Amino acid sequence: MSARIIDGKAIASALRERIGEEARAFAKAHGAPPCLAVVLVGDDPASQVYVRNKGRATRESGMISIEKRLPASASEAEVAAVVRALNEDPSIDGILVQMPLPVHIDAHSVINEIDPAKDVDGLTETNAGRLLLGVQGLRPCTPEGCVILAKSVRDRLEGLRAVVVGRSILVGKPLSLLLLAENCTVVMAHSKTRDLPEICRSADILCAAVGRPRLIEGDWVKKGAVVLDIGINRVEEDGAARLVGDVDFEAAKERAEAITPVPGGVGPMTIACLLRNTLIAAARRRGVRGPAI
Ligand SMILES: Nc1nc2c(c(=O)[nH]1)N[C@@H](CN(C=O)c1ccc(C(=O)N[C@@H](CCC(=O)O)C(=O)O)cc1)CN2
Repeated sequence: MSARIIDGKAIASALRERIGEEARAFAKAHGAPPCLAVVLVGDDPASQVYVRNKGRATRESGMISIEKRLPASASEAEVAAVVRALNEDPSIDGILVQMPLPVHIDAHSVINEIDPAKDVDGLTETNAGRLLLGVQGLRPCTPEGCVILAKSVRDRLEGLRAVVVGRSILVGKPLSLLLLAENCTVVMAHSKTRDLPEICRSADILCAAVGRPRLIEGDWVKKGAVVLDIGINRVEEDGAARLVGDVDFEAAKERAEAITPVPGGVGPMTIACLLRNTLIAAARRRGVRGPAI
């Protein structure tokens, strides 16, 4: 039987609806809505679209959106100075620096300039350390979205075997830790992993975040598995440009119990979780509990 398709767009939209209600209640209680600042360096076309979408989603949720744009020629010191100014601005609750940054800029250094209390991407050393330690912090958005989608299929993740293919700072590593926090048995696989097909076949939850179009073949998927495809690859096929994931969707859906499509699966959860983190950061900065969503 063909898999259930996990509708990330609908789940993200429902989450954003609830965040909007919480943001409006927050504005009433505190005199101003939460405010998110996004820093964009350079003119990468995909990044421009994502930043525009983040701004629109932020405003639609009743929050304030600020954009700081710098040219591709900006120096690391100039980007760091913008981040530090945002840290100092009390009206700003959340800051993110859109990735990727131009190659002459050390992304790690720039991210680490962000005040951890405003780090809504959850990528600073402080928030990464808090995730590792299992204490309160801001968690990376795409991995958070993946856990929400997995839970939309399986109420309890405890005891399930999760295989995460990919070890990026943005997705693979934090997703592995979040699944571990859900008491999954986690295998972290990557491009140098031996017997990758066999390891994938052992997964109850298979997460692919490697950025290689359709790397995961249909018969790498265990019957009844939940498949989360985090890859967004632009390919040219039959003379047309299209988006495909890291999983061979058509083949995998014949074996999985549930699977995310690309587009419309994990991607939309990233922005929904970003809005939720902005709300959480705004609440914590005022010493109140974050939203129960
Ligand atoms: N600072 C950050 N930079 C980047 C992140 C991030 O989380 N923080 N993630 C990605 C880009 N990204 C958000 O920034 C993002 C990517 C994809 C989507 C999304 O909704 N994708 C759609 C398809 C969109 C398309 O047509 O291109 C989908 O999958 O349905 C949202 C956000 C790298 N940089």
